[in-house]
Amino acid sequence: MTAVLEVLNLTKRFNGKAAVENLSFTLAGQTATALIGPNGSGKTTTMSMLAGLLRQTAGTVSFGKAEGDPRANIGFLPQYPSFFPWMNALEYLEMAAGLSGLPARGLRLECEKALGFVGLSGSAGKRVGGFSGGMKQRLGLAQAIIHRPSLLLLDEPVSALDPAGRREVMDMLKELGERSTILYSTHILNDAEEMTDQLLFLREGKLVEQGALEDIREKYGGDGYRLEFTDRGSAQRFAASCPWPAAIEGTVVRVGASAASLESVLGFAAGHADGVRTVGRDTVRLEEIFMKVVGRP
Ligand SMILES: Nc1ncnc2c1ncn2[C@@H]1O[C@H](COP(=O)(O)OP(=O)(O)OP(=O)(O)O)[C@@H](O)[C@H]1O
Repeated sequence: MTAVLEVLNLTKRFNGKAAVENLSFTLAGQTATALIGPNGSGKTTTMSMLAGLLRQTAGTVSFGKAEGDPRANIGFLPQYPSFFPWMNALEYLEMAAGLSGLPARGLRLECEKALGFVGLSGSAGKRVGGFSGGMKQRLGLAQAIIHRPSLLLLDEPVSALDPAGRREVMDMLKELGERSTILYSTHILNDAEEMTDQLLFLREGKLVEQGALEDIREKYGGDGYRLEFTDRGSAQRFAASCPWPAAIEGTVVRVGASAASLESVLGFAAGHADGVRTVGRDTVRLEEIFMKVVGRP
């Protein structure tokens, strides 16, 4: 698949101190990549360099086959989008669309469509100064997509939203992902788990792990089986007698998938049915992987 974005040894130092160091990765067309890392790990600095808002100290960023100014093909949502509070949402979006080079003809209709897409149709005529954080985030997303860019760079697109708002915006992003390449940073690991072809883990400005979620899961524990018991004693008896390496957490016993087949685990659990409440697949959660890779959530 053709690369939409190639980053090579990207580095940014502030007063001699590296905020981002030797970052290299590629975004293939129409894929979603999650950039994850703790506070201060360099996510915003990276996004700002890719969007052309911050000049790198070293390294290169190239945009596939894009002709002309690559920024015309980029939609960028900053972590804290800023607005003119006295404008209404439609006025703001028309201004953003004009700055993106959209022709005046048909502009209003395009803006109304974009406001509809982000769920702000009913607020098009309202002043942005009165918007909640979530509404501002949606308006920021509308300005990022108004010119139908092929590459979307979204810095923490859902962090200001409540769970219902996050759900809606994640669904919007999935829909956008059908026609655009998306790179988004997030702290919310459930979201990264839900929409990602590639994960990039940043720690202290360095890329410490990258790859597809399935490959990373495999590397950091893989899938397995999770058996829940009615009490700790039953869990301990099962773990002590089962023929595979098993980890106990309270009333839960986990068995690695590489150690056993589902049939053998079910068969053994049936024979040692004392206190078994549930048996199921155990998928290592991204949060656990994150803890292993970067050390803290
Ligand atoms: N303009 C600046 N001047 C000096 N240092 C900066 C500047 N911008 C960022 N930094 C430093 O660079 C490092 C990375 O910051 P950055 O904002 O990119 O991290 P982040 O991963 O986006 O954090 P968060 O999750 O809190 O938004 C931090 O140590 C930060 O203090």
